[in-house]
Amino acid sequence: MDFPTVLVVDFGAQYAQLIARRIREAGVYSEIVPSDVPAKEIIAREPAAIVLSGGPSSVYAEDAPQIDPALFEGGVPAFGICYGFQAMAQSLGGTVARTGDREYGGTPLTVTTAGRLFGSLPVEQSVWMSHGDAVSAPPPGFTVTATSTGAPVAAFEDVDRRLAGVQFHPEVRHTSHGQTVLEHFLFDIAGLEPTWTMANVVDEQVERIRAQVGEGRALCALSGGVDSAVAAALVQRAIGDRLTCVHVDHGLMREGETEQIERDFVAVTGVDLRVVDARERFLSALAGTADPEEKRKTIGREFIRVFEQAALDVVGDAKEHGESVDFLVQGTLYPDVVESGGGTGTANIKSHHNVGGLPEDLTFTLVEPLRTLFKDEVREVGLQLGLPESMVWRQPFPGPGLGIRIVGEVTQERLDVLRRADAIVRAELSAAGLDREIWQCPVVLLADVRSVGVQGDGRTYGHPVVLRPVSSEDAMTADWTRLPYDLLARVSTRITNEVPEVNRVVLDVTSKPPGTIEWE
Ligand SMILES: Nc1ncnc2c1ncn2[C@@H]1O[C@H](COP(=O)(O)OP(=O)(O)OP(=O)(O)O)[C@@H](O)[C@H]1O
Ligand SMILES: O=c1[nH]c(=O)c2[nH+]cn([C@@H]3O[C@H](COP(=O)(O)O)[C@@H](O)[C@H]3O)c2[nH]1
Ligand SMILES: NC(=O)CC[C@H](N)C(=O)O
Ligand SMILES: [Mg+2]
Repeated sequence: MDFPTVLVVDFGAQYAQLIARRIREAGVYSEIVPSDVPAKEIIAREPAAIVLSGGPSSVYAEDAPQIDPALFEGGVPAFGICYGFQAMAQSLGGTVARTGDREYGGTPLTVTTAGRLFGSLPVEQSVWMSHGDAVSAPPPGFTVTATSTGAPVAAFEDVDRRLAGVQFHPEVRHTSHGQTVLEHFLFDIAGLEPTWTMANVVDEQVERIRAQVGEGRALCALSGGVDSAVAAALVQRAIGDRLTCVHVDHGLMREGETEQIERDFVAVTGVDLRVVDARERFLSALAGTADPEEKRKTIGREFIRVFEQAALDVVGDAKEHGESVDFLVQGTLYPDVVESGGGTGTANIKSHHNVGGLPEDLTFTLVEPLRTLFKDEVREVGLQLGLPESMVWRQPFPGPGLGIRIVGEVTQERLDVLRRADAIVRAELSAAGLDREIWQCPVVLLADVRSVGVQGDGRTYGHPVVLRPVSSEDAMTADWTRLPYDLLARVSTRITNEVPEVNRVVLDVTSKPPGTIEWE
């Protein structure tokens, strides 16, 4: 590993990547490893420190994932969180039991000994808890430094061995001093220095891409969105003109989008860009499909078929001399992976076309330099690479496009209706200066729902569209955005006047969770 790296051992936590991300925010590089990787292998990677994540099991249950005590014998500093804290306690000779006092959500914590973890932080603080078990006795050699009603041992440390842990979740924003506690572990117990920045990601990824691709050629799936633009810029820096970008016009793009990508992306990057018109291909593949997962898988498969053809076209006649394009670059981010069920023991929420929607017979080797990052980190990398703000701050638009915003079967007519409504929403949000305020605002056509209206003294029987404005930091959680009423009124009037098929505009006021951002 090129930078001092903190490995987060994932026991099936909801927040493993959040922990890694908070460590990176503190200026130390971090990656995740599943908890079934043997201690020997973890130590062999020479981590600068280890963080043990939370998890759904109880450490005393028979099949609970355990910690090999060898992990603590190599002298690597370690920090346990929740399950990781309990597992650490148990493996070093402490005890863990079901307390009866579960704690979920915001919980008062009392610091009993300042020590290194809490330093000069307030004695009374609010932390975010989520546990039913608790450490009942610390292992020998540890000092208990905090307590709460449901967790008599809520934090402990053994500074000499550079080991510490907390029952609460320092990685979530609801823990008021969480980031500071994490930093106290990193800097004051593990003795690390905050030397890592997003600029390092650029250098490191360029190196990795060179090592992976060697003298080969790569295609980059370029959507016009932030993630693939940043991925393309990284790969271009690594392998220069052995990269060809391919943008697929699958007919599910928004108004004017493909033309804009063709014009703007090439102007900024000078990259070799090919635009493939695959509108008919996608439309006929999607015919008759209303099930969201089936749509996603169909779209994922068709994307790959188009890239395979493009790969043959790129090498052209050189194919006879054994030339080929073996690598496919995608702007996959961590949330795409985790929602597709790609974390350790995490559920499949929806198959993102570029992860869970990939066909089984994929022959490309994937190059995904952003796979462990969140969107705001990717934006930072984009700025480091010198991409313009207009590109870096674009709102996300899902690869399956309008295909997953038509609830029901996707047809040409329905796409045209949705495209017109969507263009109005985007124009009004931009005119109101809200593009940077909101994360994105899907417009969803309820194609199989009809409702009665009255327009020009006549009866209409049209379709509703749903506005889904959301605010988010990283798409893992989101809240619905409180848009001004007059803006909503303007949007509603324009859509119902200008799009005859739509006679009703409704607002989605669901956060994520429980709703996801997209409807399908
Ligand atoms: N129309 C398209 N043509 C080619 N590749 C695409 C297209 N749409 C999506 N992709 C590929 O799928 C990946 C995932 O799509 P996704 O929408 O998550 O990312 P993005 O479009 O790059 O960024 P953003 O999240 O900002 O929209 C993209 O990074 C890109 O590699
Ligand atoms: O490239 C993508 N391929 C997909 O299959 C996909 N599904 C959702 N999204 C985008 O991901 C973010 C989270 O969306 P959800 O809350 O709907 O899962 C939001 O920003 C969505 O727009 C996708 N992006
Ligand atoms: N969030 C967690 O890591 C929970 C740990 C353990 N399952 C408990 O209930 O205490
Ligand atoms: Mg996109």
